[in-house]
Amino acid sequence: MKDRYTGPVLKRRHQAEETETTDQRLLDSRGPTDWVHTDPWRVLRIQAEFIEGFGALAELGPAISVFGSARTAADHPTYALAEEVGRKLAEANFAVITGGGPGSMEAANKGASQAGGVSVGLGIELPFESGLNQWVDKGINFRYFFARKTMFIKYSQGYVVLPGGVGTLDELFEALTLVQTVKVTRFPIVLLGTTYWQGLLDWMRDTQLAEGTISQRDLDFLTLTDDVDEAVALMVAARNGDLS
Ligand SMILES: C/C(=C\CNc1ncnc2c1ncn2[C@@H]1O[C@H](COP(=O)(O)O)[C@@H](O)[C@H]1O)CO
Repeated sequence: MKDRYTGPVLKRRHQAEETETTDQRLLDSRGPTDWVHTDPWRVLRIQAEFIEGFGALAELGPAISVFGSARTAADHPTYALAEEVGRKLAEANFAVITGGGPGSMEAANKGASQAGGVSVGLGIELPFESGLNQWVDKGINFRYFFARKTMFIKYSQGYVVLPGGVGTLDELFEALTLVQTVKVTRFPIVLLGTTYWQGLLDWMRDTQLAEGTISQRDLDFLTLTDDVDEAVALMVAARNGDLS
């Protein structure tokens, strides 16, 4: 049997038994359609997601990502705190990036948008879809978490992390890992809400640090405060190149 090429891929012997060509599949609308669900096709969709994200955010300017619970109710004090963060970051001329969802994300977008700032939402397609919140002025909906997470890191100069659940912890620890491994530099991470976060930091110090699985330097990358002005000042200092 003759060599068969599908683009750069060579197939011989029993690997080459398939006779249908890619252009036949493209042009023959009556052919099977399950090939569009294969991994090579998925890679193109992933690639497209990166291209869309890079294209939409390239001109964003200095930005801070704000994370926090999707479940924060509008009458909860944390909602007001998130709104204040969004507003004060916008007043300091930062674009505000959130996950585009409800709760604390919505509040931060609201604060930024109402202050006349750039309010960005990087949404994620979920089975229990809630869509981009109404205060997102520039939004992208992602299918893949990892593509979306790249956008948060690439287009932010720092993270403000409000009380949150598993999703928030994922975002926090991804950033901490990237800072710890020097994949990103001059990247402040602020935990806002001392009562909520103190227990986590105590565990990291008393268990992780004590067992030697982290170093004091790793803990020092995190700033814990209740003061929104302090959080914003840290972001401004980093933008000015003064992060100690
Ligand atoms: C739970 C509900 C809706 C979820 N919708 C979300 N939309 C966008 N981003 C989300 C959503 N849920 C989680 N995220 C991401 O994780 C973080 C919050 O997760 P947590 O587990 O609530 O801490 C957040 O920063 C997002 O990036 C219906 O209420």
